[in-house]
Amino acid sequence: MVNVAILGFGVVGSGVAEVLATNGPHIDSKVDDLIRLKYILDVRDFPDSPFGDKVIHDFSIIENDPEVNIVVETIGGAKVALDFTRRVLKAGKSVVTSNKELVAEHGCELLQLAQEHGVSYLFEASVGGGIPIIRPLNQCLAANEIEEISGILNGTTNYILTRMIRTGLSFEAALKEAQQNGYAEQDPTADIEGHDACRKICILASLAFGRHVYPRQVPTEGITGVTLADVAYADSCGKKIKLLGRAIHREDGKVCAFVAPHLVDGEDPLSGVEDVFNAISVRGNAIGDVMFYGRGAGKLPTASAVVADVIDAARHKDAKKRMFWEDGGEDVAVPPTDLESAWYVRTEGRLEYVKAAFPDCPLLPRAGAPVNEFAFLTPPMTRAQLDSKLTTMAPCSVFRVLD
Ligand SMILES: NC(=O)C1=CN([C@@H]2O[C@H](COP(=O)(O)OP(=O)(O)OC[C@H]3O[C@@H](n4cnc5c(N)ncnc54)[C@H](OP(=O)(O)O)[C@@H]3O)[C@@H](O)[C@H]2O)C=CC1
Ligand SMILES: N[C@@H](CC=O)C(=O)O
Repeated sequence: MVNVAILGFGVVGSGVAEVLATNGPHIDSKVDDLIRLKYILDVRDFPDSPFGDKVIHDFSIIENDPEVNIVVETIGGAKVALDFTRRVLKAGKSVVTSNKELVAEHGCELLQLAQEHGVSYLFEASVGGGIPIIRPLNQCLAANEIEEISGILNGTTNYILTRMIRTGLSFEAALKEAQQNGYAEQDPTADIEGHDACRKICILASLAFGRHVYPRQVPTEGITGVTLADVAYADSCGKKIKLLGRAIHREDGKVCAFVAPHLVDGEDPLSGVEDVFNAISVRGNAIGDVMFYGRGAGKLPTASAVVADVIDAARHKDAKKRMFWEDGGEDVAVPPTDLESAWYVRTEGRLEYVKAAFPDCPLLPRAGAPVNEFAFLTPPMTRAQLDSKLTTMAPCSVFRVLD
């Protein structure tokens, strides 16, 4: 018998209980053992839930119960979840989590702690919701030197952008829908300001390049600056606006990582990734490009990835799963200062200044645009080179164009 406890009975935690119950016999057959949910820890009671009788409020019951083998942490954040995770690992129990903030901030320490105590720390659901990406990166692509990872890593913002583009819905209304669907973080600022995507690219970069990349080292811009005008200009040149997390392994060994809105060409598979779906593209030196696609948030898709880790931890009860990266240090990550790209610029000002600075850039059309508003795409250049040409203008939006 494998006994499981869930910490945090919210969107994901309740999904985990549901999947364990609904697919119980199938899951047991995968492990060749019985997986049973023994406890659910939450601050509230859930009298109307079919799992209500499993709810407890004292963490030490789980910590001290020798029958509990696997603990699912779905509380979120890096405070109480960090304390509980450390204590569970020290008690010799494996931990499975969807908590990207915790992995991105403390993954190196927690993986080491798991190793010291002979247990597993698994976090497939921390990136891309239900999409398998952590295990493929750690196992299936292990033969490759990874050169670049880039992708749509946040379901909430992709949902908002899709709703704005497809139906002209306002940013606020689209965010409200995402919250009602259970996609958004408790504080949705983390989604719309790009912090959630930042945490995810940090996890992927740490795993792919072997050294911990911390969120504070990664320049991050969210989607609050994206307007319906930008959406219309992008559409006029056959592109879509997508929030991308990118991590590029440089020849000097450093990782150029950043999160920012990009214009993506209509021919690029990323442009067709809509609603809550995420897509992550990985370039390896043997495999070339490979892409992972699926639902990036939501109760059951995320629970699917969590329960897969529970199965994996149960299968490896006596031969622990190993995932590992070293501490990164302060110089592991660099900003995209040297990274050349074409740029989308929307600016207010005088036409002659635009023409003087960007003589070869045709203006993009938009119905109803103010007479002093101009938008265009530049040739490839660095951000510093672009800024030196924008000094006579008042740019409203500046986004990279994905090559
Ligand atoms: N929602 C999603 O689609 C996805 C979420 N994630 C991640 O999974 C984690 C959980 O997310 P989600 O389920 O959406 O969050 P929720 O806020 O829905 O769930 C968290 C639960 O934990 C409870 N809780 C808070 N503090 C404690 C505590 N001290 N002890 C026990 N329980 C506590 C909360 O109670 P209360 O509500 O009363 O505060 C709530 O029931 C987060 O790290 C999130 O980033 C990852 C992938 C997808
Ligand atoms: N808030 C996150 C949830 C999944 O990680 C998102 O929208 O992607």
